[in-house]
Amino acid sequence: MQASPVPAAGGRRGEGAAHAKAILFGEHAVVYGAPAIAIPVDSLTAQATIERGGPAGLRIVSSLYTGPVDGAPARLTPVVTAIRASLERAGLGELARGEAGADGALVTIASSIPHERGLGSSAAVAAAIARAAFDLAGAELDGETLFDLVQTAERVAHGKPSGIDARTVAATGAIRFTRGAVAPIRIGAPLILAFADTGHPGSTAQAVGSVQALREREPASTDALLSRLAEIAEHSIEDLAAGDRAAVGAAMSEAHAILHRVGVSSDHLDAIVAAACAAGASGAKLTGGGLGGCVIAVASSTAHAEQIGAAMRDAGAERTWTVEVPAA
Ligand SMILES: C[C@@](O)(CCO)CC(=O)[O-]
Repeated sequence: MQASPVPAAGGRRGEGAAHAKAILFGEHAVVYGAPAIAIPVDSLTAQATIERGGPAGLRIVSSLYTGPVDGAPARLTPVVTAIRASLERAGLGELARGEAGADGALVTIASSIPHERGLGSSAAVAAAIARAAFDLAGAELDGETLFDLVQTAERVAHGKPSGIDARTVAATGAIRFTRGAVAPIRIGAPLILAFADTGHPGSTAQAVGSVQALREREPASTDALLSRLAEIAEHSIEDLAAGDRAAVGAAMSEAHAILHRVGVSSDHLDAIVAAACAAGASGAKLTGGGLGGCVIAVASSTAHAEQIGAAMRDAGAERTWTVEVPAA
């Protein structure tokens, strides 16, 4: 019989979970301090368990890699960072360091959030790990410590994260985010969104880097575009509070056109946005870093969102689904 690459731990366990996020307005501009509006997406979640026991050292079980932490591939570095930092902050540094004679730990990660699609997968996985570590330690995890831990992992994943993903994966409703601070915003009437996944990953680090390079080459025109994204985000707060679907949709389409101009859209994203609008969406845009990833479109009802979803699939989307942001 072959030995398992990850011996069972068999000790005390800690568990944690976090949901996905979607940015309605302000991605990329938010990196430069502009406000952005984001929502939790509860239907997609990341889960982590950390089980104490077994030989010293950390072992990981995930869809991307299973084995000792030291052999984890480079793309798991943000996850490994989240595990080590969270165990240290939870007072379980001896597990994180794998000291001789100390217990080991088995970290299991499962996520339904598609990776690199602008839905906050890396932040949600880091938040789930932080919650599991504190649960294992029997310690209280406050919101600022959670934010710091997720940002520590996000800096490894993206270089210069604004913090919007870290805040939104822990939020319970729609938020306005700027420079690390969050405030809840009012949703005057249920907002029904058709989501489409292009099926293509988009690297946030690459997208943020390309906007930065554009800003260095063409500072005045790029800053004007980023300022307009900021104005749209700020103004959308009134439209969302008023439940003005037409205005929210129009603002999304304008934001998408600007995101196209700053170079973070793609032919595929543009085709899916156009198909959603042709199917009667009030407006549509890419969400998150772009270059690949997802589109969101404003629908008038759940049935309408399904029709828009079908049109987006005809335009090449790999998968579509509907999210209702409740009035709050
Ligand atoms: C593209 C970006 O604005 C949103 C990524 O979800 C990057 C960031 O805010 O860190």
